[in-house]
Formats: sequence, structure tokens, C-alpha cells
Amino acid sequence: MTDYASILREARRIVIKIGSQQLIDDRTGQAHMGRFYALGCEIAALRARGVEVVLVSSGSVALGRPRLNLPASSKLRLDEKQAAAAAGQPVIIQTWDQEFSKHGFHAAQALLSPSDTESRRRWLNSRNTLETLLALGAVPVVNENDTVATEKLRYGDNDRLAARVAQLVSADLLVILSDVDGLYDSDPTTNPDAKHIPYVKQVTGDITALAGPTRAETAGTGGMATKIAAAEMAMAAGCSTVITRGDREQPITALLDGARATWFEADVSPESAKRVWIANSLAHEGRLFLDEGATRAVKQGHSLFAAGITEVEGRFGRGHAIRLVDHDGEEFATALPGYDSDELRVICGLQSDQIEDALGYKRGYATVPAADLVLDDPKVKQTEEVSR
Ligand SMILES: Nc1ncnc2c1ncn2[C@@H]1O[C@H](COP(=O)(O)OP(=O)(O)O)[C@@H](O)[C@H]1O
Ligand SMILES: N[C@@H](CCC(=O)OP(=O)(O)O)C(=O)O
Repeated sequence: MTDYASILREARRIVIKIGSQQLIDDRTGQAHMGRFYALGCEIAALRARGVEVVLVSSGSVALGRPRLNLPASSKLRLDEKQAAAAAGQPVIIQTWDQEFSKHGFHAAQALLSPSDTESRRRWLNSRNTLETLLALGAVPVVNENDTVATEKLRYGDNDRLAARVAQLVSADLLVILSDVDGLYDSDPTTNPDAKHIPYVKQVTGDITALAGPTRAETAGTGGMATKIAAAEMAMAAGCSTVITRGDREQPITALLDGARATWFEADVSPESAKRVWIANSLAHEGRLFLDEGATRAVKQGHSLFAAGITEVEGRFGRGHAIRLVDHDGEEFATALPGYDSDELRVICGLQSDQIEDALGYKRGYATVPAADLVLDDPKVKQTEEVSR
């Protein structure tokens, strides 16, 4: 039997998404404390193995309903939904923090809107905050910023939000905890003969066609279709995905022990997916000219520091793709700089400890971290063709 659990054993950074239905006690409409407790223990166990975890937690609308005397299953108007989310989100964050604190770490709330991951500048800000939280040992607890989300301006469901978060933090695994143990060839809640699908190598039209909407009349949104879309998005960023039940006592341990699930295995790593993406960015909005020392360092795979930049050409935003030019005048790499062109004109040639005085602030330790630059290499473009 194929050991799909090795995907989980080998993952170093995991995004776990848990749906509303898993977090609400059907009988009371309140938080299902057993589920919060169980997943808190599982996250602590992952962290003890050195795995970094980001949690995408649904449930704000469902947990907010009883607090505002809104019935558990009625259809809500947009303003009622926003209000319920505002009342329920504190319960989510407080409950997760209470559970995590038992294990010596904390929850940190991150509420995202589509503009936070679609606009380049905000994408970088969101990424930096999540990275910093992980570096400082917290568990980011992410949800859609439902109080400002409108029907048009929203991710719509937390499955796709979780995939975006997985892309944002370059996770190597997305775990979707649902009320079903994976993908079947038809909806198992209506067809008892539905056949389980344990492994998906590629999300094709045939796979997408299997997924139907949710049957849940209470809390769930999206059904299997949004989970497949999430898996497809995550895989494009080199992140494998697994869909399994969240109502087990130890859902992550169960996966490690071979519990039934559907595994979508990415065939590239998050790092190489990102390198392919950078290398193939077509619209380069400017160029940075490097001195000899910086050229050598970057060609050896090191980060670029402002001190080695001699000239800035063009107008570009922070995180927009630009080209690097070596001391002989040859373009040799593509980079996503941590500063825009105006800022770079101020700091080029400066030592790192002079940047804050010059700009009034400083971002990150390098002007372009090594992970955000790719040397020209025909092999990188070939990798993309192979992975398509
Ligand atoms: N092909 C399928 N395989 C598995 N589940 C399916 C399929 N088609 C539709 N579904 C439905 O999707 C539901 C899971 O989605 P959803 O209720 O939105 O869960 P969550 O609350 O975890 O987001 C299942 O309970 C099932 O009714
Ligand atoms: N942001 C919403 C959840 C949206 C959503 O996708 O819910 P679910 O299908 O339960 O994961 C909330 O917290 O209520």
C-alpha cells in the first residue's frame, strides 16, 4: 500500500484549515470545546516535531449567531452575516488562544481580504507578518475579514483562502479538515455506493466534475468543489493538499496512521514553484545595477544588499519583478525587491545600518532576500514545462 502519510511526515510548514461544522456543537450552537482541545493538542505535537503551523479557522458567523440571537440555520442578510462574524470572531480567537496556551504558545489573529493577497504590496505585508509570527513562535489563526467582506469582495470560502495562505507562506502541505474523509466519485452523503479516491496526481476537468456542493444546511460553505479548487491552487504553488475528517479525536495523528483521506501531491517544491514563477515573470519594470562584490555574492546564491547597488533604472513598486545587471553591464537575474524604486534611489550604496536613518524605517534584513531572486538559467524554464 502506498505510504501517502510520508507527505505529512516530511512537511516542515503546514496550513491546517478547519470548517465551521467541525467547530460548532450541533446541540448547543456553541463552540465544540472537544474539537478545539483536540486540534490544539495535535498542533502542539506538530510543533514539538519542529513543524510550523498556520491555522485557517472558520466559524465566526456560526459562533456569532447565538450571541446576537440569530437562528442557527436561517439564511442571513449580508449585514447580519457581517455582524455575526464580528460577534463570533473573538470567540474563535479566544478559544484557540486558550487551547494553545495550555501548550505554551499563543494564537495570533490575522483577518484577510482578497486585496491583501491580490495586490502585490499588501501581499508582501501579509507575508511578512505571517513569517514574523511564525519566527516568533506564534500560531497565526487566519479567517476572512468577514465584517468588511461584501458578496463581490470576498474569498467566499475558507478553502480557497487557505490555499492563498499556503501560497503566501510557501507551505509544503495544506490539510483541509472537513465533515467528509476526502473526495468520492459522487457525493457520499447522498450516494452510499460512492467510491473513495485516495490520491489525485493532477486536478483535471474529470476530477473537478466529481465535486458537488455541500449538503450541510447549517454551517458549511462551498462543499467539495471549493476544496478541489483549493487543492489545485495550492499544488500550483508546490504545496500538497490532503482532505480528511476533522471530527476524529486526533485528526492529524490519524492521517499519520493511514486514516482515509484524499491526497493531492504537488510534483514541485514550494521553492522551485516560486523560482519558476519569478523566472517567468515577463513584465520587468526596472533594473538594478550591481558592483563587482554584489554581482559575485548574488551569483553564489546570496541575498542582495543595498550597499552593492550602484544605480536604479525605471519606476517600479515593491515586490515587482525587475532585472539585475552585473558589473559588466549584462543582465543576469530576476528579482522581487523589498523596496520600490524611489526608496532604492535613496538607499543604494548604503550599508544596512544606514537604511533606517535614510528612510525612517527598514524592511527585512536584505534589500532582496536570496529567496526572492533567481539567476537566469534555461533549466528553470524547462522545469515549468515539465510540471505543466
Ligand atoms: N464528490 C464528493 N466527494 C465528497 N464530498 C462531496 C462530494 N460532492 C459533494 N460533497 C459534499 O461536500 C461536503 C463537504 O463540504 P462542506 O460541507 O462545505 O464542508 P466544510 O464545512 O468542511 O467546509 C460533504 O459533506 C459532501 O456533502
Ligand atoms: N469566514 C467564514 C467561513 C467561511 C467558510 O468557508 O466556512 P466553512 O465552509 O465552514 O469552512 C466564517 O468564519 O464564518
